[in-house]
Amino acid sequence: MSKQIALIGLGLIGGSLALAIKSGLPKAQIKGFDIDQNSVKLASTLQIIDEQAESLEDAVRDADIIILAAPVESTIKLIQQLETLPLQAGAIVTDVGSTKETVVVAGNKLQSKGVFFIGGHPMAGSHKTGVEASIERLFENAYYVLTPAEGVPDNKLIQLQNVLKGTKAKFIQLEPASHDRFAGLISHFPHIVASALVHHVAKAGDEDPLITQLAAGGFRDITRIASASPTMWRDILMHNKEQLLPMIQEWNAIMKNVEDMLHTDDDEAIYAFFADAKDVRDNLPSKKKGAMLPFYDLYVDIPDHPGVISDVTAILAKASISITNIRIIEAREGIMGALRLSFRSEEDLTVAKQQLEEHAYEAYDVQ
Ligand SMILES: NC(=O)C1=CN([C@@H]2O[C@H](COP(=O)(O)OP(=O)(O)OC[C@H]3O[C@@H](n4cnc5c(N)ncnc54)[C@H](O)[C@@H]3O)[C@@H](O)[C@H]2O)C=CC1
Ligand SMILES: O=C(O)C(=O)Cc1ccc(O)cc1
Repeated sequence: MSKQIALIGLGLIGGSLALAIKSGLPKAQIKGFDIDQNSVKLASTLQIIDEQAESLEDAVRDADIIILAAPVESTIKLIQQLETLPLQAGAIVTDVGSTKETVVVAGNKLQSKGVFFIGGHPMAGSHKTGVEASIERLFENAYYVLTPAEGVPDNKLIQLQNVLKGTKAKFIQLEPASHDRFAGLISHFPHIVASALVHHVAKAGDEDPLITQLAAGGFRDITRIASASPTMWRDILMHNKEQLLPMIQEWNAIMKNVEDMLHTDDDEAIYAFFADAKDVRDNLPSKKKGAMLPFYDLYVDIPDHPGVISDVTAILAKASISITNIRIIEAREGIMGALRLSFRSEEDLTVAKQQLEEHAYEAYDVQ
Protein backbone atom coordinates (compact mmCIF):
# COMPACT_ATOMS: atom_id res chain seq x y z
CA MET A 1 0.00 0.00 0.00
CA SER A 2 1.56 3.35 -0.96
CA LYS A 3 1.10 6.07 1.65
CA GLN A 4 1.38 9.81 1.10
CA ILE A 5 3.30 11.23 4.02
CA ALA A 6 3.85 14.91 4.79
CA LEU A 7 6.93 15.51 6.92
CA ILE A 8 7.11 18.98 8.45
CA GLY A 9 10.43 19.85 10.12
CA LEU A 10 13.45 18.23 8.49
CA GLY A 11 15.93 17.97 11.35
CA LEU A 12 17.52 15.08 13.27
CA ILE A 13 14.21 13.47 14.30
CA GLY A 14 12.25 14.23 11.09
CA GLY A 15 15.11 12.89 8.93
CA SER A 16 15.66 9.78 11.08
CA LEU A 17 11.92 9.01 11.03
CA ALA A 18 11.79 9.40 7.24
CA LEU A 19 14.66 6.90 6.83
CA ALA A 20 13.05 4.44 9.24
CA ILE A 21 9.60 4.75 7.59
CA LYS A 22 11.14 4.05 4.17
CA SER A 23 12.91 0.97 5.50
CA GLY A 24 9.56 -0.46 6.71
CA LEU A 25 7.40 0.84 3.84
CA PRO A 26 9.60 1.28 0.75
CA LYS A 27 6.63 2.51 -1.31
CA ALA A 28 5.80 5.42 1.05
CA GLN A 29 5.99 8.81 -0.68
CA ILE A 30 7.43 11.43 1.65
CA LYS A 31 6.90 15.11 0.85
CA GLY A 32 8.99 17.36 3.07
CA PHE A 33 8.67 20.95 4.26
CA ASP A 34 10.80 23.09 6.57
CA ILE A 35 10.91 26.83 7.20
CA ASP A 36 14.61 26.55 6.42
CA GLN A 37 14.89 26.10 2.63
CA ASN A 38 18.44 24.68 2.97
CA SER A 39 17.13 21.80 5.10
CA VAL A 40 14.54 20.97 2.40
CA LYS A 41 17.22 20.94 -0.31
CA LEU A 42 19.62 18.88 1.82
CA ALA A 43 16.91 16.33 2.73
CA SER A 44 16.14 15.96 -0.97
CA THR A 45 19.82 15.62 -1.97
CA LEU A 46 20.33 12.96 0.71
CA GLN A 47 17.18 11.17 -0.62
CA ILE A 48 15.59 11.41 2.83
CA ILE A 49 12.44 12.89 1.23
CA ASP A 50 10.96 12.04 -2.18
CA GLU A 51 9.51 15.46 -2.93
CA GLN A 52 10.09 19.06 -1.81
CA ALA A 53 6.97 20.98 -0.75
CA GLU A 54 6.72 24.68 -1.55
CA SER A 55 4.60 25.50 1.49
CA LEU A 56 2.89 23.86 4.46
CA GLU A 57 -0.35 23.82 2.48
CA ASP A 58 1.34 22.11 -0.48
CA ALA A 59 2.90 19.49 1.83
CA VAL A 60 -0.28 18.46 3.66
CA ARG A 61 -2.98 18.77 0.94
CA ASP A 62 -2.87 15.13 -0.28
CA ALA A 63 -1.31 13.47 2.79
CA ASP A 64 -2.72 10.39 4.56
CA ILE A 65 -0.27 10.95 7.42
CA ILE A 66 1.12 14.31 8.56
CA ILE A 67 4.19 14.18 10.83
CA LEU A 68 5.20 17.35 12.66
CA ALA A 69 8.88 17.16 13.66
CA ALA A 70 9.63 20.73 14.80
CA PRO A 71 10.38 22.10 18.31
CA VAL A 72 7.31 21.99 20.60
CA GLU A 73 6.26 25.66 20.36
CA SER A 74 6.47 25.54 16.54
CA THR A 75 4.55 22.24 16.57
CA ILE A 76 1.62 23.91 18.39
CA LYS A 77 1.66 26.81 15.90
CA LEU A 78 1.74 24.29 13.03
CA ILE A 79 -1.31 22.46 14.46
CA GLN A 80 -3.15 25.83 14.62
CA GLN A 81 -2.23 26.45 10.97
CA LEU A 82 -3.51 22.98 10.01
CA GLU A 83 -6.92 23.96 11.41
CA THR A 84 -7.21 26.50 8.58
CA LEU A 85 -5.87 24.35 5.71
CA PRO A 86 -7.58 21.81 3.42
CA LEU A 87 -6.72 18.25 4.58
CA GLN A 88 -7.71 14.74 3.42
CA ALA A 89 -10.71 13.32 5.33
CA GLY A 90 -9.55 10.70 7.85
CA ALA A 91 -5.90 11.81 7.74
CA ILE A 92 -3.73 11.17 10.80
CA VAL A 93 -1.71 14.05 12.26
CA THR A 94 1.11 13.15 14.66
CA ASP A 95 4.12 14.90 16.21
CA VAL A 96 7.43 13.91 17.83
CA GLY A 97 7.69 16.60 20.53
CA SER A 98 9.32 15.86 23.90
CA THR A 99 6.29 17.18 25.81
CA LYS A 100 2.71 16.08 25.23
CA GLU A 101 0.08 17.85 27.36
CA THR A 102 -0.11 21.25 25.60
CA VAL A 103 0.44 19.60 22.20
CA VAL A 104 -2.55 17.24 22.67
CA VAL A 105 -4.75 20.12 23.88
CA ALA A 106 -4.00 21.83 20.54
CA GLY A 107 -4.42 18.52 18.64
CA ASN A 108 -7.91 17.91 20.13
CA LYS A 109 -9.18 20.86 18.08
CA LEU A 110 -8.32 19.12 14.79
CA GLN A 111 -11.00 16.47 15.37
CA SER A 112 -13.79 18.77 14.09
CA LYS A 113 -12.05 18.79 10.68
CA GLY A 114 -12.48 15.02 10.35
CA VAL A 115 -8.79 14.29 10.96
CA PHE A 116 -7.24 12.42 13.91
CA PHE A 117 -4.44 13.70 16.14
CA ILE A 118 -2.15 11.21 17.86
CA GLY A 119 0.64 12.75 19.94
CA GLY A 120 3.98 10.92 19.63
CA HIS A 121 7.37 10.93 21.32
CA PRO A 122 10.12 8.61 20.11
CA MET A 123 12.24 8.44 23.26
CA ALA A 124 15.69 8.31 21.69
CA GLY A 125 17.85 10.93 20.11
CA SER A 126 21.08 12.77 20.57
CA HIS A 127 22.57 16.20 21.23
CA LYS A 128 23.04 16.67 17.46
CA THR A 129 20.67 18.66 15.24
CA GLY A 130 19.86 18.90 11.56
CA VAL A 131 18.86 16.51 8.80
CA GLU A 132 22.53 15.67 8.10
CA ALA A 133 22.70 13.91 11.50
CA SER A 134 19.79 11.55 10.64
CA ILE A 135 20.19 7.85 11.46
CA GLU A 136 17.83 5.16 10.13
CA ARG A 137 18.18 3.00 13.27
CA LEU A 138 17.97 5.82 15.82
CA PHE A 139 14.73 4.52 17.35
CA GLU A 140 15.44 0.78 17.26
CA ASN A 141 14.38 -0.82 20.61
CA ALA A 142 13.54 2.61 22.05
CA TYR A 143 10.17 3.38 23.62
CA TYR A 144 7.83 5.35 21.37
CA VAL A 145 5.06 6.96 23.43
CA LEU A 146 1.68 7.61 21.79
CA THR A 147 -0.85 10.00 23.35
CA PRO A 148 -4.01 10.02 21.21
CA ALA A 149 -6.40 12.98 21.32
CA GLU A 150 -9.97 12.42 22.59
CA GLY A 151 -12.03 9.96 20.54
CA VAL A 152 -9.30 8.62 18.22
CA PRO A 153 -10.44 5.13 17.11
CA ASP A 154 -8.14 2.12 17.64
CA ASN A 155 -7.81 1.48 13.91
CA LYS A 156 -6.12 4.88 13.50
CA LEU A 157 -3.60 4.00 16.25
CA ILE A 158 -2.85 0.71 14.48
CA GLN A 159 -2.54 2.50 11.12
CA LEU A 160 0.02 4.92 12.56
CA GLN A 161 2.07 2.15 14.21
CA ASN A 162 2.08 0.33 10.90
CA VAL A 163 3.47 3.39 9.10
CA LEU A 164 6.13 3.68 11.83
CA LYS A 165 6.99 -0.04 11.96
CA GLY A 166 10.40 0.57 10.31
CA THR A 167 11.49 2.43 13.48
CA LYS A 168 11.50 -0.99 15.25
CA ALA A 169 10.54 0.97 18.36
CA LYS A 170 8.35 -0.30 21.22
CA PHE A 171 5.06 1.57 21.21
CA ILE A 172 3.35 2.42 24.49
CA GLN A 173 0.23 4.50 25.11
CA LEU A 174 0.20 7.03 27.95
CA GLU A 175 -1.93 9.90 29.22
CA PRO A 176 -0.23 13.18 28.25
CA ALA A 177 0.22 14.25 31.91
CA SER A 178 1.85 10.91 32.86
CA HIS A 179 4.16 11.19 29.87
CA ASP A 180 5.19 14.71 30.87
CA ARG A 181 5.92 13.66 34.47
CA PHE A 182 7.96 10.61 33.43
CA ALA A 183 9.86 12.46 30.68
CA GLY A 184 10.38 15.36 33.11
CA LEU A 185 12.01 13.02 35.64
CA ILE A 186 14.24 10.97 33.35
CA SER A 187 15.06 13.45 30.59
CA HIS A 188 14.05 17.09 31.08
CA PHE A 189 15.21 17.57 34.67
CA PRO A 190 18.56 15.76 34.06
CA HIS A 191 19.04 18.10 31.10
CA ILE A 192 18.65 21.13 33.38
CA VAL A 193 21.19 19.58 35.79
CA ALA A 194 23.69 18.90 32.95
CA SER A 195 23.50 22.52 31.77
CA ALA A 196 23.70 23.77 35.38
CA LEU A 197 26.87 21.70 35.92
CA VAL A 198 28.42 23.34 32.87
CA HIS A 199 27.49 26.81 34.19
CA HIS A 200 28.96 25.90 37.58
CA VAL A 201 32.34 24.91 36.11
CA ALA A 202 32.37 27.76 33.57
CA LYS A 203 31.89 30.27 36.42
CA ALA A 204 34.78 28.74 38.37
CA GLY A 205 36.78 28.63 35.12
CA ASP A 206 36.77 32.46 35.11
CA GLU A 207 39.04 32.24 38.20
CA ASP A 208 41.53 29.88 36.57
CA PRO A 209 41.39 28.55 32.98
CA LEU A 210 43.05 25.30 34.16
CA ILE A 211 39.69 24.27 35.65
CA THR A 212 38.00 24.07 32.22
CA GLN A 213 41.03 22.24 30.80
CA LEU A 214 40.78 19.61 33.56
CA ALA A 215 37.06 19.20 32.73
CA ALA A 216 37.95 17.41 29.47
CA GLY A 217 37.41 13.80 30.73
CA GLY A 218 34.49 12.41 32.74
CA PHE A 219 32.92 15.85 33.09
CA ARG A 220 32.50 16.02 29.31
CA ASP A 221 30.73 12.66 29.34
CA ILE A 222 28.20 13.46 32.05
CA THR A 223 27.40 16.84 30.46
CA ARG A 224 27.19 15.62 26.82
CA ILE A 225 23.48 16.45 26.57
CA ALA A 226 24.18 20.12 27.41
CA SER A 227 25.41 20.43 23.78
CA ALA A 228 21.85 19.93 22.45
CA SER A 229 19.69 22.55 20.67
CA PRO A 230 18.84 25.52 22.97
CA THR A 231 15.65 26.24 20.97
CA MET A 232 14.38 22.70 21.47
CA TRP A 233 15.17 22.73 25.21
CA ARG A 234 13.70 26.21 25.78
CA ASP A 235 10.43 24.92 24.31
CA ILE A 236 10.52 21.73 26.41
CA LEU A 237 10.94 23.71 29.66
CA MET A 238 8.25 26.24 28.71
CA HIS A 239 5.79 23.40 27.98
CA ASN A 240 6.62 21.22 30.98
CA LYS A 241 6.79 23.92 33.64
CA GLU A 242 4.05 22.38 35.84
CA GLN A 243 5.97 19.10 36.18
CA LEU A 244 9.46 20.60 36.43
CA LEU A 245 8.89 23.22 39.12
CA PRO A 246 8.18 20.68 41.93
CA MET A 247 11.23 18.63 40.78
CA ILE A 248 13.46 21.64 41.40
CA GLN A 249 12.10 21.75 44.98
CA GLU A 250 12.77 18.01 45.44
CA TRP A 251 16.29 18.44 44.08
CA ASN A 252 16.99 21.31 46.47
CA ALA A 253 15.93 19.03 49.35
CA ILE A 254 18.38 16.32 48.18
CA MET A 255 21.20 18.88 48.02
CA LYS A 256 20.27 20.20 51.46
CA ASN A 257 20.54 16.67 52.79
CA VAL A 258 24.07 16.33 51.32
CA GLU A 259 24.97 19.68 52.86
CA ASP A 260 23.71 18.53 56.29
CA MET A 261 25.60 15.23 56.08
CA LEU A 262 28.82 17.11 55.34
CA HIS A 263 28.26 19.69 58.08
CA THR A 264 27.75 16.92 60.66
CA ASP A 265 30.61 14.70 59.29
CA ASP A 266 28.06 11.89 58.96
CA ASP A 267 30.30 9.44 57.07
CA GLU A 268 27.85 6.55 57.40
CA ALA A 269 25.04 8.58 55.81
CA ILE A 270 27.41 9.73 53.04
CA TYR A 271 28.38 6.10 52.37
CA ALA A 272 24.71 5.11 52.24
CA PHE A 273 23.96 8.02 49.86
CA PHE A 274 26.47 6.63 47.33
CA ALA A 275 25.78 2.92 48.01
CA ASP A 276 22.02 3.33 47.57
CA ALA A 277 22.46 5.30 44.34
CA LYS A 278 24.90 2.66 43.04
CA ASP A 279 22.41 -0.07 43.84
CA VAL A 280 19.59 1.65 41.96
CA ARG A 281 21.85 2.58 39.01
CA ASP A 282 23.30 -0.95 38.74
CA ASN A 283 19.78 -2.38 38.59
CA LEU A 284 18.43 -0.05 35.91
CA PRO A 285 17.31 -2.00 32.84
CA SER A 286 20.37 -2.00 30.56
CA LYS A 287 19.15 -4.10 27.67
CA LYS A 288 16.45 -1.61 26.75
CA LYS A 289 17.26 1.62 25.05
CA GLY A 290 15.96 4.50 27.17
CA ALA A 291 15.77 8.20 26.40
CA MET A 292 19.16 8.75 27.96
CA LEU A 293 21.09 5.73 26.66
CA PRO A 294 21.13 5.87 22.90
CA PHE A 295 24.60 4.32 22.46
CA TYR A 296 26.32 1.01 23.18
CA ASP A 297 29.74 1.93 24.54
CA LEU A 298 32.75 -0.24 25.28
CA TYR A 299 35.86 0.97 27.10
CA VAL A 300 39.20 -0.57 26.14
CA ASP A 301 42.40 -0.05 28.12
CA ILE A 302 45.25 0.86 25.80
CA PRO A 303 48.97 1.29 26.31
CA ASP A 304 50.14 4.67 25.02
CA HIS A 305 52.16 3.58 21.98
CA PRO A 306 51.81 4.21 18.23
CA GLY A 307 49.64 1.80 16.23
CA VAL A 308 47.43 0.63 19.09
CA ILE A 309 44.28 2.34 17.76
CA SER A 310 44.68 0.86 14.29
CA ASP A 311 45.28 -2.55 15.91
CA VAL A 312 41.96 -2.29 17.82
CA THR A 313 40.02 -1.09 14.76
CA ALA A 314 41.60 -3.82 12.58
CA ILE A 315 40.48 -6.53 15.04
CA LEU A 316 36.91 -5.23 14.87
CA ALA A 317 36.97 -4.74 11.08
CA LYS A 318 38.06 -8.37 10.69
CA ALA A 319 35.01 -9.40 12.73
CA SER A 320 32.82 -7.16 10.46
CA ILE A 321 31.79 -4.88 13.34
CA SER A 322 31.12 -1.20 12.59
CA ILE A 323 32.22 1.38 15.13
CA THR A 324 29.87 4.40 15.20
CA ASN A 325 32.16 6.56 17.34
CA ILE A 326 35.62 6.41 18.85
CA ARG A 327 37.22 8.59 21.52
CA ILE A 328 40.52 8.56 23.42
CA ILE A 329 40.11 9.12 27.16
CA GLU A 330 42.80 10.28 29.61
CA ALA A 331 45.75 9.26 27.44
CA ARG A 332 48.80 10.98 28.85
CA GLU A 333 52.37 10.29 27.90
CA GLY A 334 53.50 6.85 29.11
CA ILE A 335 50.29 6.23 31.02
CA MET A 336 47.63 3.67 30.18
CA GLY A 337 44.63 5.40 28.60
CA ALA A 338 41.30 4.12 27.40
CA LEU A 339 39.39 4.09 24.15
CA ARG A 340 35.65 4.56 24.17
CA LEU A 341 34.13 2.68 21.25
CA SER A 342 30.44 3.11 20.38
CA PHE A 343 28.41 0.51 18.50
CA ARG A 344 24.96 0.33 16.93
CA SER A 345 23.68 -2.63 18.91
CA GLU A 346 24.24 -4.68 22.02
CA GLU A 347 25.11 -7.64 19.79
CA ASP A 348 27.98 -5.70 18.15
CA LEU A 349 29.17 -4.61 21.61
CA THR A 350 29.22 -8.20 22.91
CA VAL A 351 31.13 -9.58 19.90
CA ALA A 352 33.58 -6.65 20.00
CA LYS A 353 34.30 -7.28 23.69
CA GLN A 354 34.88 -10.97 23.06
CA GLN A 355 37.19 -10.32 20.06
CA LEU A 356 39.29 -7.73 21.91
CA GLU A 357 39.64 -9.95 24.98
CA GLU A 358 40.84 -12.77 22.73
CA HIS A 359 43.60 -10.36 21.60
CA ALA A 360 44.58 -9.67 25.23
CA TYR A 361 42.85 -6.28 25.53
CA GLU A 362 40.94 -5.39 28.72
CA ALA A 363 37.46 -4.30 27.61
CA TYR A 364 34.52 -3.36 29.78
CA ASP A 365 31.07 -1.81 29.31
CA VAL A 366 29.48 0.37 31.95
CA GLN A 367 25.75 0.05 31.27
N1 LIG B 1 16.84 15.74 19.49
C1 LIG B 1 16.40 14.70 20.17
O1 LIG B 1 17.19 13.93 20.71
C2 LIG B 1 14.92 14.47 20.27
C3 LIG B 1 14.01 15.45 19.93
N2 LIG B 1 12.67 15.23 20.03
C4 LIG B 1 11.72 16.28 19.60
O2 LIG B 1 11.78 16.31 18.19
C5 LIG B 1 11.49 17.63 17.72
C6 LIG B 1 12.54 18.01 16.68
O3 LIG B 1 13.82 17.97 17.25
P1 LIG B 1 15.14 17.78 16.37
O4 LIG B 1 14.85 17.06 15.11
O5 LIG B 1 16.16 17.25 17.29
O6 LIG B 1 15.51 19.30 16.05
P2 LIG B 1 16.30 19.91 14.82
O7 LIG B 1 16.72 21.27 15.25
O8 LIG B 1 17.34 18.96 14.31
O9 LIG B 1 15.16 20.05 13.69
C7 LIG B 1 14.01 20.81 13.83
C8 LIG B 1 13.60 21.31 12.44
O10 LIG B 1 12.32 21.92 12.53
C9 LIG B 1 12.30 23.04 11.64
N3 LIG B 1 11.21 23.93 11.99
C10 LIG B 1 11.09 24.75 13.06
N4 LIG B 1 9.92 25.41 13.02
C11 LIG B 1 9.28 25.00 11.89
C12 LIG B 1 8.04 25.31 11.29
N5 LIG B 1 7.20 26.18 11.84
N6 LIG B 1 7.71 24.70 10.12
C13 LIG B 1 8.55 23.81 9.54
N7 LIG B 1 9.75 23.48 10.06
C14 LIG B 1 10.09 24.05 11.23
C15 LIG B 1 13.69 23.64 11.82
O11 LIG B 1 14.02 24.52 10.76
C16 LIG B 1 14.55 22.38 11.89
O12 LIG B 1 15.00 21.99 10.59
C17 LIG B 1 11.42 18.52 18.96
O13 LIG B 1 10.06 18.77 19.25
C18 LIG B 1 12.04 17.69 20.07
O14 LIG B 1 11.47 18.00 21.32
C19 LIG B 1 12.16 14.01 20.40
C20 LIG B 1 13.02 12.99 20.71
C21 LIG B 1 14.46 13.14 20.71
O1 LIG C 1 21.08 12.79 23.79
C1 LIG C 1 20.44 12.12 24.63
O2 LIG C 1 20.94 11.20 25.29
C2 LIG C 1 18.99 12.40 24.85
O3 LIG C 1 18.52 12.37 25.95
C3 LIG C 1 18.21 12.67 23.62
C4 LIG C 1 16.77 12.99 23.82
C5 LIG C 1 16.37 14.32 23.87
C6 LIG C 1 15.04 14.63 23.97
C7 LIG C 1 14.11 13.63 24.03
O4 LIG C 1 12.82 13.95 24.12
C8 LIG C 1 14.48 12.30 23.97
C9 LIG C 1 15.82 11.98 23.86
